Amino acid sequence: MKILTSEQIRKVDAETITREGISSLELMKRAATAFYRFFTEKYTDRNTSVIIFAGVGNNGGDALVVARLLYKAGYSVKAYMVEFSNRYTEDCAHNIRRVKAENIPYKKILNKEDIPDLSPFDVVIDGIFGTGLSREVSGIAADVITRINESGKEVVSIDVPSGLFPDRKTEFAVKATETVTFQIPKLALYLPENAGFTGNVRIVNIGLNQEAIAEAETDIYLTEKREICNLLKPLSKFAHKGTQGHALIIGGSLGKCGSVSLASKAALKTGCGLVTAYLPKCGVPAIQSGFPEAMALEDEGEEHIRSIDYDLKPDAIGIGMGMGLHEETAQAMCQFLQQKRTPLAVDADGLNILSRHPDWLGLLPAGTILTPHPKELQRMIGEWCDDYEKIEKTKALANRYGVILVVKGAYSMIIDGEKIYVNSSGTPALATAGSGDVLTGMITGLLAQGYKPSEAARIGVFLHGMTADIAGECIHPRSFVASDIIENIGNAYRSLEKKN
Ligand SMILES: NC(=O)C1=CN([C@@H]2O[C@H](COP(=O)(O)OP(=O)(O)OC[C@H]3O[C@@H](n4cnc5c(N)ncnc54)[C@H](O)[C@@H]3O)[C@@H](O)[C@H]2O)[C@@H](O)CC1
Ligand SMILES: Nc1ncnc2c1ncn2[C@@H]1O[C@H](COP(=O)(O)OP(=O)(O)O)[C@@H](O)[C@H]1O
Ligand SMILES: [K+]
Repeated sequence: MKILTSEQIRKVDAETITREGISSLELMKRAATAFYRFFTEKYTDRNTSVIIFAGVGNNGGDALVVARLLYKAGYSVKAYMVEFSNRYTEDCAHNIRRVKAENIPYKKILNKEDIPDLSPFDVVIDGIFGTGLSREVSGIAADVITRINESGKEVVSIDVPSGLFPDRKTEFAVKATETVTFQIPKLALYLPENAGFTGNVRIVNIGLNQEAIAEAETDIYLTEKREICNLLKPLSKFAHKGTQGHALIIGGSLGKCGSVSLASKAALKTGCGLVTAYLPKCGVPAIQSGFPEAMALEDEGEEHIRSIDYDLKPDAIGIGMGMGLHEETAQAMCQFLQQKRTPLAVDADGLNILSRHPDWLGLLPAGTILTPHPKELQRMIGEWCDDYEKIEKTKALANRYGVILVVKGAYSMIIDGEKIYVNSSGTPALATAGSGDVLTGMITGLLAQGYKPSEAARIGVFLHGMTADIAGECIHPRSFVASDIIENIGNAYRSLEKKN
């Protein structure tokens, strides 16, 4: 699904109106109705008392239509117009007249004294600014937003939290509990620095013109289930372990060999035919007894890897988890990279070693997948002043070395120099020890099965997230552990294959 800029969204809105022969009021009604459906599913009790803040633009127009729909459905509704300007859009002005005609409680807020006490209300609906925001919020709109944020109430934002710039850094905005965004995802909703503003993000369809969306050019996408499903290769009736790929997982050091076990199991559960774990001697007995499906190879080092030496031809390699930063290990990795083994995924200490020796980045085979969490990324690209700069720096690194970066987080981003795929699956349950090791194992397993690196990264990250989405029903997110990810990979595949 395309992520577009506010300018592009404006164009798609306008094209929808022209090409579908509908009025802008009709489109506004569709948007408000989609919001209303979400709201009434979440707040089923019609005694819920709702305070609605509207602005003078079309976001405010949406808010007033929502006010009318909720009022009609029996909710207790009070609407307030935050008059930060007297230049009302036509559609907003039209809906003010309708609100008044329907006797819905309605007042203007012109200065601080007009801001109502929020304590009697159950929920705030925020429709002050949408994608038309063009400068920092100030004046009465800022006062209202501050009051909303201090209220401690649940806040449901229409399209975007008011004050959030869809395409650039935001300092101040409504802190929503839920954001119900209209059909086209906006990048700002998925950036970690905006987590405090966006809350849960829900995309609702408002029937925008598909051709107009198809014509909009972008290199940023939100990954959806349907797209991942289309990437999956069918499993041949005649498949055997030799056709499903052989993954080699290299890592581990004294006390950290479990990471290799997790990654190896994850690779196998993701569907590759064979997996070999390569560890220092201290890690081999445990993996042999605890994970009989894997083959194990021991390094000459007792407690850390000293030379990466093996005599087999894997189809893909994952390296770095739990490997430690011993100088002998680093040198072994350098020699390994000089032999240009491909396809390759590098994680954890593999990345930390590369950060200490940035000149070795040039040794990575083209298409290598690097899977840093934020701290590891920072060691690789240095500090960033905001998430937009982080993306630019990551893109530059990906371009320079011809590699793919999986920037891990709540919405992990797969950045390959040309395109950015923002992942949409997963929950905070995944923030657990070993979760990253499992992800690298899954990606390596997919590489071994012959998926292109960019596909392996997208599928792996999406499946990894889905395990938490699925298991969320029976395992509480707080007690979900890395082994639960592995256990649910099969369920994630099954859910992917379900047509819906
Ligand atoms: N264009 C359309 O046909 C549709 C628009 N929709 C809604 O309309 C929204 C966009 O509406 P608008 O483009 O009218 O803009 P907004 O309602 O987001 O903003 C209102 C107005 O505030 C002004 N403004 C911007 N930043 C300001 C600031 N910091 N301080 C004071 N004034 C400021 C702008 O001139 C803008 O016109 C979307 O987010 C969505 O909610 C939906 O109804 C779907 C259809
Ligand atoms: N809040 C969250 N929502 C969704 N996914 C998350 C969240 N927090 C972490 N994750 C995912 O969990 C994984 C954690 O990886 P990492 O930090 O490397 O873990 P570890 O070092 O313990 O193996 C990443 O894939 C990340 O995207
Ligand atoms: K809003």
